[in-house]
Amino acid sequence: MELSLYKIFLFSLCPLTLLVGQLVSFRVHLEVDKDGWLNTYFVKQGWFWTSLVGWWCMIRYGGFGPRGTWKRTLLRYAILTVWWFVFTQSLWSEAAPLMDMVFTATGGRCSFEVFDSSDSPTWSINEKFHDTFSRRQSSLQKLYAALKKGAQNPPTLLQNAVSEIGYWISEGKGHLRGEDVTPSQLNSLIDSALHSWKKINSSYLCRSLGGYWIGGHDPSGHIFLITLMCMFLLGELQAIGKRALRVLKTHNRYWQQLREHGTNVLTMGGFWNLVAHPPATKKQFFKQLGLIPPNIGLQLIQLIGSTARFIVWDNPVVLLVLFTFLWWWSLLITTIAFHTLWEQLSGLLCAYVVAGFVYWKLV
Ligand SMILES: CCCCCCCCCCCCCCCC(=O)SCCNC(=O)CCNC(=O)[C@H](O)C(C)(C)COP(=O)(O)OP(=O)(O)OC[C@H]1O[C@@H](n2cnc3c(N)ncnc32)[C@H](O)[C@@H]1OP(=O)(O)O
Repeated sequence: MELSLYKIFLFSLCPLTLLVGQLVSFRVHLEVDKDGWLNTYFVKQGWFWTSLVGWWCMIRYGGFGPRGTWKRTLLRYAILTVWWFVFTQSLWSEAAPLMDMVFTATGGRCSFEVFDSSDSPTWSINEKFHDTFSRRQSSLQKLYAALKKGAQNPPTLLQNAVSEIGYWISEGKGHLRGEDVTPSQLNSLIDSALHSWKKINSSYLCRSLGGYWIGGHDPSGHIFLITLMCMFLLGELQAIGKRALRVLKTHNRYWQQLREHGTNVLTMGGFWNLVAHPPATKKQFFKQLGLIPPNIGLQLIQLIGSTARFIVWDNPVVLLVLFTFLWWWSLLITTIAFHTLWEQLSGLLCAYVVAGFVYWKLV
């Protein structure tokens, strides 16, 4: 395989991003919302989006045609998919994914330290027990449900623990009702009860019971997944890139329409005013939107329709580039804000050895 500039870019993008992220993290402290839209709907469903966009590009750019390269693409995709699945997902409900095996083998476990066991005279929730108020509340609820479900003939102390957590959830009080037990006793009671009922060997199972992963070496699942996704999308772009660029250049009609409709929409009928000075409430917004002359509304709809068609149907390579950018951005954020350097490196390395082999040897 000859080493082109593009190949250098493909193979160095993720490691360089990790390096940049590490350097930035020395200077910048980022607070990132784990439940933000990008993480929840896109990155955490990343292999789905990547598969969809990757294959859609293959279909639209004739990868299935007489000179198509779909067999090779399918082989590369299959290898990457199997590796992603084995590394991050449970093959069956009892089995742990590889990344969680590494974590438990290096001393990590699922913890249920709910209550602060320092010497404080009042009972409070352990600060390490999940990182936001809403996550704490929902984890307490999961824990409560798990304890209630698991305890058929629970000892009195455990019954008390369950009712204390129930009380905490319903009342949100800053202290418990003064049982004859210390916070650390209650913690170990909950912990040993849950660990004796179930073999908690995956982060997914741990979270579903309300617990959290502590100790051990936890390879970054995000860095692993995003590296695979970037390598797949950018790697396949090599196969379709020239054709995609040719198609992109032939769409003069769209640019013409964009210019015509775009200037009409922006210069007439108060639309620009609406964008530049949006009203305070949704009601006012829709009221003002209703005042826009119908022909402008129609042009706006046509504009949105032709843009969607231009991107999704005619030039899905735009989607591929957009998604790659989205993954890259998320990779950068992850390297700045999550995991230790060694956990980031192991996530990267585990993805890189397979994706690197695939795009080095199987192109
Ligand atoms: C013949 C030819 C046929 C062809 C055919 C053609 C048609 C073809 C059509 C295709 C059609 C599709 C077909 C696809 C079929 C599927 O692929 S469907 C499956 C879709 N599923 C997915 O994509 C799931 C992807 N997700 C995952 O793999 C895992 O969730 C992850 C992302 C690896 C999990 O990582 P993790 O280890 O839990 O998280 P980790 O990185 O350790 O991070 C720790 C914490 O920090 C947070 N965090 C880390 N980084 C960040 C960040 N940047 N921002 C915010 N939070 C962060 C994490 O969210 C996590 O917090 P929690 O919310 O979990 O508590």
